[in-house]
Amino acid sequence: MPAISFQKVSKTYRGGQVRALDGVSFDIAQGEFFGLLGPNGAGKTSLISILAGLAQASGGSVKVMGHDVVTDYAAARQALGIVPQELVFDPFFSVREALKIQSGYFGVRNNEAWIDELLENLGLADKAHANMRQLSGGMKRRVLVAQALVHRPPVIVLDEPTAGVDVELRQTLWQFIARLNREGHTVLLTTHYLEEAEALCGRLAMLKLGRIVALDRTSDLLKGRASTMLRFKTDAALPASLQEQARTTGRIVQIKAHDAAEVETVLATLRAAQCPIEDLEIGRADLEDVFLEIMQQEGSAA
Ligand SMILES: Nc1ncnc2c1ncn2[C@@H]1O[C@H](COP(=O)(O)OP(=O)(O)OP(=O)(O)O)[C@@H](O)[C@H]1O
Repeated sequence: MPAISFQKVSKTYRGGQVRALDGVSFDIAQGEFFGLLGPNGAGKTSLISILAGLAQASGGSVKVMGHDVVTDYAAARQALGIVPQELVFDPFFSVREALKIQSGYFGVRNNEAWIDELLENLGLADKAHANMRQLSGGMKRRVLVAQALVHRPPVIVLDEPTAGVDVELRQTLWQFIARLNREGHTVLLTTHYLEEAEALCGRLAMLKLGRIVALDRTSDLLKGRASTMLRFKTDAALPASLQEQARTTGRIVQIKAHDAAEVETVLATLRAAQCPIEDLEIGRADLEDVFLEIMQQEGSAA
């Protein structure tokens, strides 16, 4: 039985005018660390909302540990721990109280030992008695993670958990989530940080305009695409023939090359145009390169 199963899920808004999801089908196996990627508006939040039972699909079905999220909502919800994108919290309780209340909501009693472990592992131990409204944004986010995990759900869903989060919390969070994953919990992560996805996720799905445009093991996605990237800095304008294929961020230019001959061609073109370059590096394509390539291809195919 898969941990999560999406079957032909579709979602439209405004009476069918906006098609946010268009027949999305895939399974996530138990124990996977799975990443869901896509540009703004691809449909990630819609898919997670349907999974969480916060929105209804216009068609298709979703199961969590075999439980349909609509017809068997309570069991599906019990199997899920969802860390939401937005900071929603009750300002009247202390951190420990909030976690106890959440435990009660899931029918878990005598949960003190696990609550202590959550507080410890998320760097919240000294904030246990602080009132929620006194906490900084980063601390509130840690509490949201703890709340999502309070009933030890087999399936953990993290919806952009590191947006606007400092380096220390990211490391604390990923260490803890990676440990839970090693212990058998399934993790579904949506993120715009492709470095995190590359480092953490064993398998990835890429969504674009409500459709899955890539679904593979992370290592195979990286292997199967443009293998080499040329990176350098320049203050000059690039020759026209290179402009099309280059990705430019300020002075930094990245150009894809499939093999050594292509690397030579790019360098010869730069030399012929007398375009001065600095800090030349030749490296492997990373997930960001692969992501952009897939999104561009799918754009031109549509
Ligand atoms: N309540 C709504 N009413 C109308 N259109 C909506 C609504 N919610 C989402 N949409 C549209 O559905 C599409 C998918 O949106 P969704 O929020 O699921 O994408 P996303 O991948 O989560 O984007 P982001 O990365 O920006 O969070 C978009 O075109 C969006 O404008």
